[in-house]
Formats: sequence, structure tokens, C-alpha cells
Amino acid sequence: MNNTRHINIVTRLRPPITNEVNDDGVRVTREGDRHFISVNNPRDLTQVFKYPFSSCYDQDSTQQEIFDNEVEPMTEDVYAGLTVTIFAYGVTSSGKTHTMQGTKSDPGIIPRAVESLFQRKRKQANVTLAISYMEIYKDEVYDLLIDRENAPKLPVRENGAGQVFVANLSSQVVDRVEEFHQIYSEATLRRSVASTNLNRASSRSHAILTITVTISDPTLGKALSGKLNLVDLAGSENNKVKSSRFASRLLYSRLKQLTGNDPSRMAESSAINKSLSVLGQVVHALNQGASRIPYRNSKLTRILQDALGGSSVGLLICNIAPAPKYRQDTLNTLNFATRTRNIENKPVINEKDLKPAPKPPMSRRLPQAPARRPSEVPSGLTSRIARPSLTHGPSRSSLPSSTIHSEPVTVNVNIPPQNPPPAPGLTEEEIDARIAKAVETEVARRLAEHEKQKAIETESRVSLEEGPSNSSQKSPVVEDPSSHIGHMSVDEDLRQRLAELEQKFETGNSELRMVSDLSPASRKRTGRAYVALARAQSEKNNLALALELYRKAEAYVPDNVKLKERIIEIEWAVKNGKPFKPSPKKPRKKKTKKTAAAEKSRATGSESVLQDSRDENNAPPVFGSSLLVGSTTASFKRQAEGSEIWETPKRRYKKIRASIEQEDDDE
Ligand SMILES: Nc1ncnc2c1ncn2[C@@H]1O[C@H](COP(=O)(O)OP(=O)(O)OP(=O)(O)O)[C@@H](O)[C@H]1O
Repeated sequence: MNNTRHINIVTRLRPPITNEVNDDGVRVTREGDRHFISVNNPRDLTQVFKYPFSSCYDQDSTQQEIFDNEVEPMTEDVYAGLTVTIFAYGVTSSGKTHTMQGTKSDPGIIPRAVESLFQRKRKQANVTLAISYMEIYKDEVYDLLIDRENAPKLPVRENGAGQVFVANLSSQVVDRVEEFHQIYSEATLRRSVASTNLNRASSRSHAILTITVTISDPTLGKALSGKLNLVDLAGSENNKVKSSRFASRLLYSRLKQLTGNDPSRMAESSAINKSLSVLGQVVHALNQGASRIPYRNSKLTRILQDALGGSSVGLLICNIAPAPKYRQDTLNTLNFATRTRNIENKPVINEKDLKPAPKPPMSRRLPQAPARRPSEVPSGLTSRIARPSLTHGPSRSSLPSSTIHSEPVTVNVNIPPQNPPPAPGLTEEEIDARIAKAVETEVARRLAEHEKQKAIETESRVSLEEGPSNSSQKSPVVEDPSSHIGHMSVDEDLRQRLAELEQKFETGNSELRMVSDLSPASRKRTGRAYVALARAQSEKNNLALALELYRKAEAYVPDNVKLKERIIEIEWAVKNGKPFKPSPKKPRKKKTKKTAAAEKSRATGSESVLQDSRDENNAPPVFGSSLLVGSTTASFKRQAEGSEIWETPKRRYKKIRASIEQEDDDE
């Protein structure tokens, strides 16, 4: 069964707005059942480009028309358990926000779609609607349902099933349309909007509103979970002058005149342009059937991954501004639309198991969820906001369809971190002390575990040496498996291993929960603390424990390349029973004004964790990474000065890896 669906492409031409000349060069015509948009070449106006589309909406078309023809049928898909993504794309001021939000007198797609979803809800039992709303501003994700002062930057993560999600994004159940409007209009006020010369209320961020429709069937113990993602992209702007060092003052002032962008607007603008350019690259790569699609190059494409060549149903509304100054942008938009048309998605029905997942044996019960910190909750919403959900393994679907996607069972409980995040109002020292204490306790526990493990190993070795007669009471490992006692001991051994595994599983989970609850600065501090402890252990040649601690640090700073390299090194040493030799310590240089300033900036959190902790001991890194920030790379350059060949960190890393592999081969 072929269940692929192309992204549906719709173009919309907005009427001219204040002081704008209607451009006859952009026209919509109809030939049979096809529509064409014709655009004059901006450089040679005698040349006309013609783009065919199955549906185009000209200046006279209404919001109602677009909704009825294009969006209404998709709300059916949502109720069927599919994920539907609708994007508004186009140059700044082309009418994206107008199309998505509309006005009070002429509502856009969002209010109309919500109304339609509620209409169906009224006719059907056991339906729940919940909303979440986020914006991607300068490549950072913020929750729009939370006051901006309290809204942290949210991390984008991937679950075991490869689904990308925004961690800690709140979601709110809504029972009535009016309730939705109140929440939505409040949240929209939090969106980053600014006035530019091209648009009085220009969106400076990409906004994604998600409405989740859950239809439960208590008799079957199943629920369908459809989603409607409504995406109002920020508009691209011509800011090229900013990136050109050689741009003349005249050109700069011309562009400033056109966009009205001051430096901070320009920074926003270049972030918008960058993410839109990655979006273009993703579409291009999908068209080419490339083996690597650059989803990870921006948060926007990561979050929209499912809608671009994934399991979502898609509708792209390309908005077009008619004025002559936008002609090149119109061509860009139409080219983007043409390329996106070829993208195929494979929609899947999202089904959830309502039955609680079987509890893992011996697992501890979750303690009662504490109330959310006031900073995380918009006033009056406390009881309705669901914390990030815990997933317990995939559920099995009984529905006979190849398009059914059995989601992991989602348990909407508040999961308190095992070590609760520091309460607001604590001083930096207090936070550090808490982290240090938590890390120390963990290390002590692990040391004790290692000691125990060692004792068991020694015992079994001794009993092996003493011979089988004595071993029955001492070691389960050397038992004669045919004897009754032997069976019991093997059972005991298995049980013990199982308990250890369960404990590991629990600790791992609590670790992840703790990581996601900490602020980026606290995460970095905790990572640094683990690295310092790990180094201390590796210096004592306690490599297994050092490795474990480095891995723990990695949970807090997953992007630290040097840390990853260190883990590989120690893993290799442990595997091959070789001692681990960190690179020799380098005498600390006398502090110059420049290095003091660099250290100060590092202290404010701009440097890598491993580098920070190494600096404390003056130990230069064994490996370097080209991904490191400027000052680190500069320190590598300094180290390499005097050596015959300029050895980049990457080259150095490759060299060491090659020698490790060579040693492996030799063995
Ligand atoms: N179809 C339309 N009919 C009437 N007015 C429209 C239409 N489309 C857009 N407008 C008006 O044009 C102006 C710019 O539109 P809008 O803010 O929606 O653009 P945008 O593409 O979202 O811009 P940006 O990317 O800068 O946020 C607004 O004043 C809006 O009311």
C-alpha cells in the first residue's frame, strides 16, 4: 500500500498596502484546472516566468475561501490521528501573519481551524484538545505560554524512536473556543514583533502553534492522537549588506532605508535568513534524494523535520507581495514552492495505549509531584500545564493498518527530578554547593559499588584457586551447573545482576530528568564537577570509574567534543588493559591582560567544560577540536608554533585515532 503524500502547495497574492504600487508584473491566471503565476524578470522586464500551481489565490480571494478549500479537509486528518503541518512562507510583509492569524473581523487559518476542531469535539465523546505554542527567536526556542521573563531557552531533543521534540515545552488543555482565544491572544503578545520599514508589525521569530487532539476509546484502551501544527514563519529580508565587509556606506544606508533595520534588527534578520536558508537547503537535499539532509543545521528545520519528508501531512502557503521591489523575492518564493512540491511524506496514524505500562519490577514509586515553580507557570494556569511526559517503551498496536504508528505510552505525570532543581533565590555558591554535594554522594556510591564488585571478583578468583570443593558456598561463578546448589547460586547471581541493571536504569532516568531540569549554566557546572572528579580518578589509574564519571559529565554537556574524545581514549585504555596517559602538563603562563580577559569571559560561560577544568590544572588537552571557540583554537595555535607542521586539532585527533586503530590491528 502506497501511503505517501506530497506537500500541498498553495500560493496567495496579497493586495497592495499603503504606498505600494500594484505590480502588474505578478499576475495569477487560470488555464483549465491549472493556475499560473507570471512574474517579470526583475532585471529584464520583457522576460516573464510562469509557474503552474493547482491552486492560487489572488488579491480578491478571502480567508474563508482558503480555509474552506485547503484547511478544512485537513482537520479531518487530525481527527484520524495524523499530524498535519501548515506553514505560511514568504518575504517580509507578504501576508503570512495575516493568513495565519487574520484579524478580529476577518479571522485567519488559526482561529478558523480551532473553531472547526471544536465543532467536531462537540459532536464526539472522549475528545481532548490541548495547545502548545513556541517561537524560535534567533535560533533559540521559547515557550510562548509562559511569561518571557521566566521562559528559559528550551532544548530540542530526540526520543528513542527518532522523534524530535522540544523538551519542557508546556501544553495546556482547552475546553472551549473562548478559552483558546484568551490563551492564544495573551501568548501572541509575547511573540517577538518589531516595526521595520517593510512591515509595521514584523514577526521577528518563527511561531509554531500545536493543537493536539486526543480521541480516547476506553473500551479498546486506545487513543488516537492527531496534531495540527500551524507555523507562521518569519519573513526573509534582504540584509546582505550586513555580511559584506566591503559594502559601501551608501549601500548600507540604502538598505537601512529599505528595511529600517538597526544593528539589533539586523541580527534578528540574519538569524531569520539563516534558518530560512537551511530550510531551503533541506528542501533541496530532499529533492536531490541526498543521503544526508541538513535538518540539524537549524532549530527550525529540526523541529519541522517530521513535516519535511517525515510522517506528517503538509500544506505550504506561499505568500506573495505584489510590489516591484519584491519581484526577486517573489521568484525565490515560487522556486521554493516548486521544489517543495516534490517532497513526499509518509503520514502515520499516531496511536497510544491507554493502559498503564507495566511497571518494571522493583522500581521505586515516583514521589508525589511538587507544585511547579512559580517562575515556570503563567498565572492561573498551574493546574493545567503538563510537564514533559515520560515515555515507557513502545506500545503494540492492534489496529490492522500499515500506516499506524504506535507511539510510546505517554504518562502525563509530573516527574520531579531526584535532586530537585535549585530554587529561585539561591546564590551561586549555594547552587555550587548543592551540585558538589550531589556529585560527591554519587561518586561515593559508585566507589562503594566498585569496591563491592572488586571484592566479589577477588572472592571468586580465590575460590577458583582453592578448587571446586570449597567453592559451593563462596562463588556462584565456578559452581557445577548440574548441582542443585549451583542452580541456586546462578539464580542469585542473575538476580543480583538484574537488580544492578534496574538500579542503573533508574539512575539513568533520574539523571536525564535532572539534566533537563537544570539551567544551561548549572548543567555546565555539574558537567565540570564530574570532569574534575573523573580526572582525579584517571590520575589514580582508576580508569573504569573515571570512564563512568566522564560519561556522566557527557549527559550534562553532550556537545563537548573534547569530552567525547577523552571518553574514547579511556574506553580504549580500559578495553585493552593499557594505562591511560594524559598529555603532559604545561606550565601556567604568566597572566597577561589578554589572558585575564579571556579567563574572565570563560568564567561567564563561553568556554568548553573540559577546557575550563583543564585550565585549573594547567593540563593541555590531549585532543583538540576545530569546533572549539576562538580563544581555545588560539591556544592550540600557540602550542603548535614551533612545531614543524601546523597541526590542526582535527588533524591531531585523526592522528591519535589512527595510531590507536593501528595498535588494535597489531594486537
Ligand atoms: N490578504 C490580505 N488582505 C489585506 N491585508 C493584508 C493581506 N495580507 C497582508 N495584509 C496586510 O499587510 C501587512 C503585512 O502583512 P503581515 O504582517 O501578515 O506580513 P508578514 O508576511 O507576516 O510579515 P513579517 O514576515 O514581516 O512578519 C499587514 O498590515 C496586513 O494586514
